[in-house]
Amino acid sequence: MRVDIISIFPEYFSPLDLSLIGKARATGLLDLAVHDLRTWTHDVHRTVDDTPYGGGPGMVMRPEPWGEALDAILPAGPPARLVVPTPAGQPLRQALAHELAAESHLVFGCGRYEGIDQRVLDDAATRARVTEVSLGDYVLFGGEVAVLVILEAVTRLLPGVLGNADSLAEESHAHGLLEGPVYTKPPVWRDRGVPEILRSGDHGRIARWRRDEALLRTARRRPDMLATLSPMSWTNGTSRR
Ligand SMILES: Nc1nc2cc(Br)ccc2s1
Repeated sequence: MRVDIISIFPEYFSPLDLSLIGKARATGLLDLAVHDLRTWTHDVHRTVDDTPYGGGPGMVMRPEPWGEALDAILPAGPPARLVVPTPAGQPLRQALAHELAAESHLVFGCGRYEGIDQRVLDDAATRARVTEVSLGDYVLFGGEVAVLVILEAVTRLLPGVLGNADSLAEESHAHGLLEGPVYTKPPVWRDRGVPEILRSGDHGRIARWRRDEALLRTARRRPDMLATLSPMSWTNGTSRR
C-alpha cells in the first residue's frame, strides 16, 4: 500500500518509523511519504491560511497550496482515496478501516485552523474518492493525530503486518462485539485467580464462555452495538444450544 500524508507539521509523523508500522515500511508492505504543505506556497511567509469569507473566528486553509499539493500527489492513473479527518466527517469504525485497508493508494490531508477551503475537497472529488472521517465527537488542534490513529487502524489489517493474523478474528469489533476479559500467567495474582474454564482445556466450552463474556460486556458498555448485531454473532457457530 502507498500512503501519502500532507501536513504543515510533518514532524508529527516521526512515530511512523517505530513499531509495526516502521517494520511494515522497512519490509515494503507500506510505502509511506510525508509532505510539508508549505512546499506548495510561493510567498516569503509561506502562508497557508486566511480569514474566513462571511466573517467569524479563526482562519481557513487557503485552497491554492492544497490544490498544487494534490495535483502533485494524486495520480493521473488509478484513482487514490483522499482521506481528510474532520469533526464533521463520517465516524471511523472497523468496517471503514477494512475498506481503507483494501485501497492501493491512500492520501491523507491534515487540516488545521477552522478547516480546509471546501473547494479543495470539491476539486479533489473530480479525480479521487474523497472520504471525510471523524474519530469522535470532539475537536483536535488538527488532523495529524487523527491520521496517526486511522493509519494504525488500517495498517494493522494489511496482510503480513501482524505476526499472527488470527488475533484480528477475535478482537473487539471483529464480529460487532467488544472483546471480553483476557488473562495470562500467573494463575493467582494478588489473591485473584483466573476463571477455571480457561484452564480446563475444553476449547468448545472456552469459545462459548468467551462469546458469552463478549456479549455481556457489549450489553453493559455498548448496548447500541447490540442493536446492529447479526444473529450469527450471538453464536458464531460456537454454541450448540
Ligand atoms: N476530531 C477532529 N478534530 C479536528 C480538528 C481539525 Br482543525 C482537523 C481535523 C480534526 S478531526
